Amino acid sequence: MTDNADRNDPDVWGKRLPRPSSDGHKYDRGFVAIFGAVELTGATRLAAGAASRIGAGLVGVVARERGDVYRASLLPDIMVSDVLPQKANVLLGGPGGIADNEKATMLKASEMDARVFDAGAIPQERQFGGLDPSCIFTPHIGEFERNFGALEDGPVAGAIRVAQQSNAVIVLKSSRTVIAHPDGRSIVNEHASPYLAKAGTGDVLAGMIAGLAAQGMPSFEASCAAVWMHGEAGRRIGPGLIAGDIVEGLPKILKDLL
Ligand SMILES: NC(=O)C1=CN([C@@H]2O[C@H](COP(=O)(O)OP(=O)(O)OC[C@H]3O[C@@H](n4cnc5c(N)ncnc54)[C@H](OP(=O)(O)O)[C@@H]3O)[C@@H](O)[C@H]2O)[C@@H](O)CC1
Ligand SMILES: Nc1ncnc2c1ncn2[C@@H]1O[C@H](COP(=O)(O)OP(=O)(O)O)[C@@H](O)[C@H]1O
Repeated sequence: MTDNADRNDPDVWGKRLPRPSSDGHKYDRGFVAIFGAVELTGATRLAAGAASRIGAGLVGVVARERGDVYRASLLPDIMVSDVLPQKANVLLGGPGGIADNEKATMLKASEMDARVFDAGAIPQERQFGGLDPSCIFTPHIGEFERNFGALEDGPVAGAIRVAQQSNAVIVLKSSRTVIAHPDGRSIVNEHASPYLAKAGTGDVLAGMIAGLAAQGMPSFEASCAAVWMHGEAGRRIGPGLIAGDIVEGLPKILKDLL
């Protein structure tokens, strides 16, 4: 198969963007729980800020260590705990690193509405049992090839291949990000900016996807929407962009889309 995926565009997902109901409360907008990294705490902070800004009703960081660091440095709306919050409906792990037992928890948590596996949390082939199309992997090319072998078939076919093997949505990140569904659908995103090539922007994207999924958006559409909005932020900010700017830019982008 070659590069014949559809283009990412708000037509693909715009109607499914979450809108809070007039009489709803925060739990109606979903609860993202993020496994907090022990060393690279900045990655977790970026992901948490993105999940919150994109509209999840609650965001919690599970910090098995460094709880006080997180309490002092996270945005004040984000909660810190040492166990998984019972009401979480979406799990995100990987930004900044993840412990083996936390990854094992993610692999088993089929009761979640979605699970976002980023960076070191991305499952290897032997761990694919028990996944379903609500699961999302977010590798960059290096992580993809390290986990799943060389992309000899090209990024679109490669992403579809691993989506079908794993039964999860694959977001293969690069200047042309591919989003692939296990049913064979695929979308290529060219709505981006080279200024996104900057530490932490992938952590922000993972938080954005988790935050949209927590609000009830299906994983494939949540991934497409987050990738497009991430690219839109990159275009609006341009030179001087740092990862946190994407998070700060989300309210305006959301307002323009809704
Ligand atoms: N503030 C924080 O706390 C931050 C924390 N972070 C956290 O750091 C952790 C490690 O993440 P990581 O991606 O930096 O490292 P790693 O997994 O070793 O892969 C890098 C190697 O892969 C290759 N490569 C090939 N294609 C590539 C591509 N498209 N994009 C990138 N790389 C590509 C490339 O090899 P090359 O092609 O140069 O030979 C390169 O040497 C992770 O948990 C993350 O969340 C960061 O987000 C930063 C901010
Ligand atoms: N040249 C580029 N043009 C457009 N987008 C890019 C470019 N380089 C990287 N990106 C985007 O930036 C993000 C980088 O993510 P990642 O490599 O995981 O970084 P980090 O681990 O530092 O957070 C991805 O969303 C990727 O698609």
